[in-house]
Amino acid sequence: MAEIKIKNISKKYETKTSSFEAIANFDLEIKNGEFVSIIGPSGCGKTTLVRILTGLEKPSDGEVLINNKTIDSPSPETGVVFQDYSLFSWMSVYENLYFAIENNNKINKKGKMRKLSKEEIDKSVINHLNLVGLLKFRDKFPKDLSGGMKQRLAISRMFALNSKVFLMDEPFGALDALNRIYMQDFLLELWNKKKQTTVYISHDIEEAILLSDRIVVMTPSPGRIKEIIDIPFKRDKNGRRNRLYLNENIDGIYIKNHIFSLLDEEMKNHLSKQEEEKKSYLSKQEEISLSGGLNED
Ligand SMILES: Nc1ncnc2c1ncn2[C@@H]1O[C@H](COP(=O)(O)OP(=O)(O)OP(=O)(O)O)[C@@H](O)[C@H]1O
Repeated sequence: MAEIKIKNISKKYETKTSSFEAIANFDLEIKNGEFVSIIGPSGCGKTTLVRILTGLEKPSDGEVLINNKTIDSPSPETGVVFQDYSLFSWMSVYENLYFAIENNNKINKKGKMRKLSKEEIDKSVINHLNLVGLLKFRDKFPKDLSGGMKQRLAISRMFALNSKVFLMDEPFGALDALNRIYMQDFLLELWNKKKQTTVYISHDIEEAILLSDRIVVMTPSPGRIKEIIDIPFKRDKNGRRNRLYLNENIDGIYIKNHIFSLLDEEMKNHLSKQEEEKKSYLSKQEEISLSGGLNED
């Protein structure tokens, strides 16, 4: 199990001529086994945050600690699922999972790390394909799978690696509405078995409420925490919540509307900022063309 401490991180992207601050002063502690969703307008730094949590990118300031260890490179202890599935197209379902386990998995026996044997990897692949209902598709290639099946394979990989932390960047964003519902329930059922500490990026308020213990609402340019909202609704024995209840219950409606109004406020601020930038750009262009015109005379 794992505890994540995101300590006042900022991320600046520098070019030769300019500097852009994507994230500023992001400070958050995520408890062992907690499911936290991050929601915010496009471009507010959600993916950047996930990349920093995986160790694929370094923050410009601050640090990320998982179980009090600084994260500065990717590790199998942190499993990631992106929207685009990240599967190898030239490998079968079985091979995709086998390859991931073979390349990442070590088990701790009597205090010593050792690689799994071929038989152990095969057993793990079969178990995990079975768990996600893909065993009968083991010889198919990603192109032959539906979006939901591809994402089940990507999720099974994360589980097979025994990752302590799950990071998911809009994993169901490309799925149709029915498949999303199915996959959300499926994810909760799997997560509920071991309660891995999870950070889940979403664009969808209802999805975030259904899945999360807490929701972090972000504000853009630069990405900061605007508000953190506790989701108090009970889960059933499979970790799920009742969708109809959330839609009809007064507290559910209040939380949904509250998050919507936070995001709406951000979008309006963002659009008016963009409008100002556009006006200032156009008036500068006008000045330049006027002065250019005078010079030509
Ligand atoms: N490598 C990079 N170099 C320069 N700017 C970057 C880089 N990566 C991201 N950015 C900028 O940082 C900001 C945050 O990007 P990010 O992809 O994290 O946002 P996001 O919230 O995940 O967006 P979306 O919801 O649209 O996926 C954006 O303005 C983006 O253009």
